[in-house]
Amino acid sequence: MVAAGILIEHGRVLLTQRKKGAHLEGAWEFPGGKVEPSEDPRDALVRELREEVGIEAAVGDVVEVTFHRYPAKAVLLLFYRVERRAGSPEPAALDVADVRWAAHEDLREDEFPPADIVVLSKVRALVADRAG
Ligand SMILES: Nc1nc2c([nH]c(=O)n2[C@H]2C[C@H](O)[C@@H](COP(=O)(O)OP(=O)(O)OP(=O)(O)O)O2)c(=O)[nH]1
Repeated sequence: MVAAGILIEHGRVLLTQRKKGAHLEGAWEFPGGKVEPSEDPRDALVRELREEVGIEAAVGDVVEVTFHRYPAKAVLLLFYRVERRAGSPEPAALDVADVRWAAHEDLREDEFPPADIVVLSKVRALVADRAG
């Protein structure tokens, strides 16, 4: 199981790029990672966001749940809304290749892992909603 976060600020959503050598290297995705056995997925997401981009996050509602079979492995993905806590550092590329904030028109399907396509239209709507 994988938990990933949808963090929207000022009409842009936070994306991270997968590292070289990792599964799906170079793809842009929503920050997060694998949930450890017996770990609450929300706690896993807080932990991963701290490790990967150095932010302190509060986890909100589930936006989407999806199962995808890649040639090498299958993943069950939980996408949650997240917010940065007051006083949290700005996101930085601590354990990812890169970070960027994307507006809804910048969310291109071919930059994302195939499992993320189902959530992208929802994310576009959420980002557009917050724009302006
Ligand atoms: N964080 C994140 N992972 C995603 C997304 N979409 C998607 O298919 N994934 C997949 C990629 C990975 O196979 C898995 C995330 O686990 P991870 O980032 O901890 O995985 P990893 O490459 O270290 O995995 P592994 O080789 O150790 O099995 O979920 C997404 O939007 N965000």
